[in-house]
Amino acid sequence: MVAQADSEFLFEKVALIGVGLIGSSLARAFRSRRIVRQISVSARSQATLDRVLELGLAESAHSDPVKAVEGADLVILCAPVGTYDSIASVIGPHLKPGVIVTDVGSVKQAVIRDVDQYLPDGVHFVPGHPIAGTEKSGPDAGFAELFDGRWCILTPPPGADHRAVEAVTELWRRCGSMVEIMEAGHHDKVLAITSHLPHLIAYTIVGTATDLEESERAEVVKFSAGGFRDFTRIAGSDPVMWRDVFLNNREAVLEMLQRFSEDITVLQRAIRWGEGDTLENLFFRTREIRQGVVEAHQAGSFDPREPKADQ
Ligand SMILES: NC(=O)c1ccc[n+]([C@@H]2O[C@H](COP(=O)([O-])OP(=O)(O)OC[C@H]3O[C@@H](n4cnc5c(N)ncnc54)[C@H](O)[C@@H]3O)[C@@H](O)[C@H]2O)c1
Ligand SMILES: O=C(O)C(=O)CC1(C(=O)O)C=CC(O)C=C1
Repeated sequence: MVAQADSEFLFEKVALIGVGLIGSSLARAFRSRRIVRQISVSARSQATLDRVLELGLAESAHSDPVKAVEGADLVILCAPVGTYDSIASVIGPHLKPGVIVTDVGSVKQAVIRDVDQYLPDGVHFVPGHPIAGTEKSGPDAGFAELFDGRWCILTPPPGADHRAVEAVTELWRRCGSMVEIMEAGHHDKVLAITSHLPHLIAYTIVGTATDLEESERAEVVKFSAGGFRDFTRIAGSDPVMWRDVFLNNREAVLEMLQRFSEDITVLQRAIRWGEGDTLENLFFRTREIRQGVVEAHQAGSFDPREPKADQ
C-alpha cells in the first residue's frame, strides 16, 4: 500500500475503472511524477482500451473490471457516477483486505450510498472529487497538469481508516492538488451552487438559443464571441456524466435552483420597473466575487480555459 520512506512510489499497482478525461489525466500524472509503479485500466469499449495502450497510459487494459483490480492496492472509480453501483457490485467480492477504493465522482452522498454497500470488511473507502476538469472527454482529452493548483475534496465516511485517508491525500498532493476534507452532504450542497447549477444554466441558455427561429439561430452562432461563447464551452460537456450528476444530486440542485429562480425574478422585476440601483448593486458585488476567485488562483490569466486578456 503506502510506500516506505526509501521507495519513491506511493502505490505499487493502481486500477483505474473508466479512463476518460479524469482517469487518463490521473494516469498521465502518475506516470510523469512517478507516483505509482503500475497502472491497469478497465473501460467498456475495445476502442478505448486500445487507445489507452497506444498512448502508453497503462501496463494492462481489460474490459472486465475484475481483471483490472487483480493485485491492485488502490482502485479509483473514474466513470460517470451512475455506473458506480454496478461496478462496485462486480468488483466488491474480488477486493482483498487492505485495498483502498477511492473515486473522482462529482457528487458524494450518492456515491457513498451506491459503493459502500459492496465493499468487504477491511477494504478502505475514501471518496474524492477533484475540482478540476474541462468540457472535453475521453482518453485523448487528459493531461498531467490538470490537477495542478486545484482543490481536491475528500469525503471519508465517519470511522474511515486514517492511514487510508492520508494515503489518498498524499496521492492528490503529488498530483499537484490542495486537499480539503469535507462531510459528503456539505460537499454536495457547495458543488450544487459552484458547479452543478452553472452547468444547468449553461445547458438551458444554449438550449434556448437552439430553439430560436432558424435565422436568429444562425446569428447566435455567428456572433457568439462573448458571454454566449463561454456558456457554449460549458454546455459542450459530456452529456452522460452530467445526466448522472443531476440525477444523483437531486435535492441540493433543486434547492439551489429554487433560490436561483427567486433571485432571477428579483432581477426581472428590477428591469421591468427600471430599478437601476438593484442591478448595479448586485453587479458590483458579483465583480468582487470574481476578483476573489482570481486572487485565490482559481481563475484568470494562468487558467488554460480562460482567454489570455482576462486578468
Ligand atoms: N469532466 C470533469 O470536468 C470532471 C471533473 C471532476 C470529476 N469528474 C467526474 O469524473 C468522472 C469521469 O468523468 P470524465 O470527465 O473523465 O468522463 P469521460 O466521459 O471523459 O470518461 C468516462 C469514462 O468512463 C467510461 N465508462 C462509462 N461507463 C463505464 C463502466 N460501466 N465501466 C467502465 N468504464 C465506464 C467511459 O467509456 C469513459 O471512458 C465522473 O464521475 C465525473 O463526475 C469529472
Ligand atoms: O472547467 C470545467 O470545464 C468544468 O466543468 C470542471 C468542473 C467544474 O468546475 O464545474 C466540472 C465538474 C466537476 O466535478 C469539477 C469541475
